[in-house]
Amino acid sequence: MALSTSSLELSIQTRIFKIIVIGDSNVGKTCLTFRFTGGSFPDKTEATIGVDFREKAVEIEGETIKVQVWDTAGQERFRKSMVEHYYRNVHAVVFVYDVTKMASFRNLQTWIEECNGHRVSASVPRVLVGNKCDLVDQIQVPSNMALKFADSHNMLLFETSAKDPRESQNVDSIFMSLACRLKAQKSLLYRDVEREDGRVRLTQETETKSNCPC
Ligand SMILES: Nc1nc2c(ncn2[C@@H]2O[C@H](COP(=O)(O)OP(=O)(O)OP(=O)(O)O)[C@@H](O)[C@H]2O)c(=O)[nH]1
Ligand SMILES: [Mg+2]
Repeated sequence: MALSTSSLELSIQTRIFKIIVIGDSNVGKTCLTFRFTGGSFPDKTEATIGVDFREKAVEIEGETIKVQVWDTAGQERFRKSMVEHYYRNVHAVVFVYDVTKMASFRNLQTWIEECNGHRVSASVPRVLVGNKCDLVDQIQVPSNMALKFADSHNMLLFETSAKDPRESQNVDSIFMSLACRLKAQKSLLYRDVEREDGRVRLTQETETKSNCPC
């Protein structure tokens, strides 16, 4: 199929940010990604097998960026064949725990070790999300404990609920803050498309400044 130069340039210039969502089974990874990409809370979910991809186009400072969310499986048997794929060329990582389940918070250390074990660079932004805050009378993980943990791992903490519609902006801001940081980072910007011997050559550029509102 013949592509015109302009449509080719357009597709090359749309950047895709791969963001993976990691954490214990049942913490709400699928519901959080669904809330961000689909704007609602799913009536029913089943344990994720392998990975589910969800995409959302967002506009940041006039640039349209595709946020590609990898909703990973928390259960070992459903993820073990996929783990390498999760971490390959990842741009950002969202670690999720359930505020009503202390074990899911304690297990974060293991998830972080798995991530580090896959040579994810320290420059890849990571955030921590405590989900199910709507279950106010069941909270087991105090905010100050989570904040301390997040600080010690150089992560921002979001406490939120995929279920509560009043929290939907907060859920969006998890992914938007990462997209803004990624946009501001160097090296992901392919600006110049040059033709050489009929082939397209991409020139990787470095951008250091951003006026991102996030
Ligand atoms: N009350 C409440 N329940 C939630 C929330 N988010 C998810 N749940 C419920 O928690 C259960 C698990 O949600 P999922 O999103 O499927 O969990 P998961 O982390 O994707 O699980 P795996 O795919 O097995 O790794 C479901 O019954 C959801 O309805 C929330 O913010 N509040
Ligand atoms: Mg899931």
